[in-house]
Amino acid sequence: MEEKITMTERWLRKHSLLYVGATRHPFIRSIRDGNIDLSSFKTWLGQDYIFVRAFVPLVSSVLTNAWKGSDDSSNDMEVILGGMAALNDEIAWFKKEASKWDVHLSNIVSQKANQEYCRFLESLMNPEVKYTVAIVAFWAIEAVYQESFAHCLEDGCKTPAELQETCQRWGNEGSGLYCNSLRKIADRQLQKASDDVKTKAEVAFLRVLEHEVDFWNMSYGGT
Ligand SMILES: Cc1ncc(CN)c(N)n1
Repeated sequence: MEEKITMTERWLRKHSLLYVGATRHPFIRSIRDGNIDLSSFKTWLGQDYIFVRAFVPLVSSVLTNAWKGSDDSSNDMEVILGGMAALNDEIAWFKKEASKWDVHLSNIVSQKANQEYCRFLESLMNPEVKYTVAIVAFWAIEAVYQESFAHCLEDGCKTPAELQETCQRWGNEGSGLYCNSLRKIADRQLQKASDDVKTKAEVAFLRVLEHEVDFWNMSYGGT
């Protein structure tokens, strides 16, 4: 009998090379192995602060679409709102962390990979983009960080003490549960989507993975 798998599971298997590339990037491995170049970490910190600020309007637009959606999306609002609240904390955390590392957030200029990723986020806010496509992208964005940083918290990792808090922020168990909730929403939406929407959602999933790899590459360069 053919195994019944969800659409997100199918894509994770089909695009496993790219997914592993995004979640096991050398930047993440260098944190895990304890040999991260701190200038790379500082670059990531400043650039991600800019990214997170641009991510908030996308989450807000997904939230609006959940509110407008059908009955079976009424619970989605709580999940997305939880994500929004976490972003509020995240912005405050970036400010605190930046001052700890002597990174001046007001002087940071967005680098090319970051600009392109933020432009992609903006494209997902276009009214023509279906809720299903946006929620798939949203799940993938959150899942890559969750899985990447959880990898730095596994037994036997040499993650430096001063980066433990960063890894906990995205890699903790609660964050894993939140990503699972987003994934369930994505799969429920995909189940009832047309082939055209499914294809667009798969493309959005792939774009997220590519942008995430570029984002790590940019940070790894440390400039
Ligand atoms: C680039 C990036 N991707 C994902 C996340 C998780 N919110 C983030 N903070 N930054």
